[in-house]
Amino acid sequence: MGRYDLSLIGFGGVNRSLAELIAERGDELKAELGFGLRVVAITDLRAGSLVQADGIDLPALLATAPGELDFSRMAGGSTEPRNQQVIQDGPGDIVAEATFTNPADGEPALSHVRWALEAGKHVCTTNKGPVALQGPALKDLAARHGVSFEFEGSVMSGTPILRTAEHLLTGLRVTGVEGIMNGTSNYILGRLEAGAAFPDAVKEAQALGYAEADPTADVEGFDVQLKVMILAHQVLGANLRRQDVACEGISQLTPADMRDAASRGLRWKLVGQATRREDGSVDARVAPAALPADHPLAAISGTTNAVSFHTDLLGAVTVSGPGAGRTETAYALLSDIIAIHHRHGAAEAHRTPEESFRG
Ligand SMILES: NC(=O)c1ccc[n+]([C@@H]2O[C@H](COP(=O)([O-])OP(=O)(O)OC[C@H]3O[C@@H](n4cnc5c(N)ncnc54)[C@H](O)[C@@H]3O)[C@@H](O)[C@H]2O)c1
Ligand SMILES: N[C@@H](CCO)C(=O)O
Repeated sequence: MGRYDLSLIGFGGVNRSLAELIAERGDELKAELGFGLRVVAITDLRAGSLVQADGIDLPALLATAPGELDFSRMAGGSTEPRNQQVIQDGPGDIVAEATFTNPADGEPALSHVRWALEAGKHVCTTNKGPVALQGPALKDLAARHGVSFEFEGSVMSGTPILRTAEHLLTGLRVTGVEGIMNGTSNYILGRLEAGAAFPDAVKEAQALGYAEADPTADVEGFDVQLKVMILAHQVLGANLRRQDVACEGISQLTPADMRDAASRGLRWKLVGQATRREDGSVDARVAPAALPADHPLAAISGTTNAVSFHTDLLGAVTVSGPGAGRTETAYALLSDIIAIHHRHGAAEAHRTPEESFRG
């Protein structure tokens, strides 16, 4: 039975939840999946960097509250995050990138992903920036280096929307996708329906770990814009730029708008969509829409998200599930690691212990 050694880049809500998952359920997962998981390096802007090639004692580390972690006080630790050094020269086989999403240029996550792939390390990420802005180039880079670039958590957190599209819709012609793809804004809309003030609802979503570091991306639609770009590439083969996806958020909506819509049997939702036109080009946009009660997306509440695939043979196929949340998104990283194992594990199981799948 083999093992993967992980480097966690960014130790906020998501990667910390992955560490918790490994600490709490590592043995059970090993028995079920046929491989073990060990965290050998962690970097974070606030905590610094920590490299322990024999495996970090996760229960001991996790006993310290997130805001109080200081890796410089530990063996193998330093004050600086040292991302490049840890990614390129550190002992990890798989790099789990979960720093903040930067919709403008994807950095610094884009560099983190490139460094890892160029160093022949598999990457799993929940970071939408690199996937939306440079996904095809990063997939090519991964292929050239014989490693995987996995990003299930970049759309709908742990709900397997991308793998559903990749594996379960084969043989169908997908003509478009539309969905509610941001947990924070959907949560806020629900709170506005309940009469809450907009700033209070944003604060709640932040405290619950759903919102981006800068929640502007959630409420102004940029987060959904990136997700539409990712889905449009995955299911329609379109390489869209941000400026190709018209974008309007929910920041102008008020509790009065919610009441007015409800009186007409409607619910406001932030909808992202990409549709293939007759000429083969793709129309993509993000905008609030007042949906009638019988619309498949109208009943999607809270941080639940849903995406409908429009297909030729089945009509609309809708998948719903969690769209945000630390633990839910950590599961996406685990599902990526399992995908990496399925693609590479059998071959790598025969390598020496120094190589990427450790026997
Ligand atoms: N939380 C969710 O529900 C969710 C769901 C899907 C995707 N995501 C994405 O996953 C990523 C992580 O989300 P999160 O909720 O953990 O965010 P977070 O803000 O809790 O954590 C991000 C961490 O990255 C660290 N960081 C920032 N810049 C860094 C750098 N240059 N080097 C090292 N560390 C750095 C920060 O200190 C912070 O601890 C984001 O890209 C987010 O968009 C989050
Ligand atoms: N902030 C994002 C996280 C998931 O990408 C959301 O609320 O949907």
